Amino acid sequence: MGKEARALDRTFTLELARVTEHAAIAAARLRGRGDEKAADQAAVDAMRRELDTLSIDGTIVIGEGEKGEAPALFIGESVGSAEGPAVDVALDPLEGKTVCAKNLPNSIAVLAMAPKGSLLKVPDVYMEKLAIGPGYPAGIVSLTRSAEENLTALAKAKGVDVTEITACILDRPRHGRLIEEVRAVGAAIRLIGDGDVAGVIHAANPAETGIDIYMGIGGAPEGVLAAAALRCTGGQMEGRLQLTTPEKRARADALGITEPNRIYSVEEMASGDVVFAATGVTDGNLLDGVRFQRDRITTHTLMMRSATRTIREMHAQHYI
Ligand SMILES: O=P(O)(O)OC[C@H]1O[C@](O)(COP(=O)(O)O)[C@@H](O)[C@@H]1O
Repeated sequence: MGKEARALDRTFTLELARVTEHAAIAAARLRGRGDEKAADQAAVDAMRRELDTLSIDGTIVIGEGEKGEAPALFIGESVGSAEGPAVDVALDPLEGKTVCAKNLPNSIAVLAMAPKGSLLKVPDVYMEKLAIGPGYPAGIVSLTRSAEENLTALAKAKGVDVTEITACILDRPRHGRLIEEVRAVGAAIRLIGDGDVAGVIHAANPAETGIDIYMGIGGAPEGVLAAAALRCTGGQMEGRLQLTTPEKRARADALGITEPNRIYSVEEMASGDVVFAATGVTDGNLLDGVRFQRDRITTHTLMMRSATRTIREMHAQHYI
């Protein structure tokens, strides 16, 4: 068995969960203190420490920033014991820093891994995203079409009226026009304050979340993490980087992105056997937040693997 193939060992998913649990606990200690930097730093330190206990030869492709910008977990940094399989690592120790600082829903610690060369390297710019869950014909929604066309096609494929479709969109002024378009068609909107990795994952499970489609512009690194999750849950997603200045195009170019307007599919953002874990920091629709008790800490983690499409949820008790 080759080095890369060993990365897909099924026990690996559990190793990831340990890392996201530690990051989530560290961030949760600083929930609601109004200091997003401190919460993020605590999550970064914990994730860095735990990653180095893993038997991987890991390279960060989605991290805390580009080299020289972030002191730890930057793009290109090596993580792990260097003795295991060669893997790409995509992470966000605290996705939803602001909501964590305010103790609002949906901040999570996220980590994904795949064999080396499987995850798209993107700069920290915006990405336009469109995602739906599994079970629809390929290509029924696309960034090349209007919101109205996408919502109408989705409703038809689902066999419901468009008024029964709910779109999840980040609550940002830049989405004013998109929001108007969606409402004009008659669809409902779940506006979220932050956390579009969770937003995309919600769209993959409409029966539980009531969300049928994720639309709008968010962080590109979060787009790749969301694509890694969708590889495991099933579903379709497109992403288009917003390389709006020569400086952003140069940063993308340095990472090997030569077509600035290209639309990426899920598989182009995350290929190979992907493993994914996310632990709740604050309570959310997807995951419960960390609970601190006198003698123990409880965490709630989602663990997924694309090869088998196994989705596990784990409530863990950590005795102090
Ligand atoms: O806040 P902006 O600039 O609109 O960026 C959107 C991005 O911010 C987030 O809401 C939260 O990102 P952070 O983890 O950096 O706080 C992401 O989920 C999303 O992709």
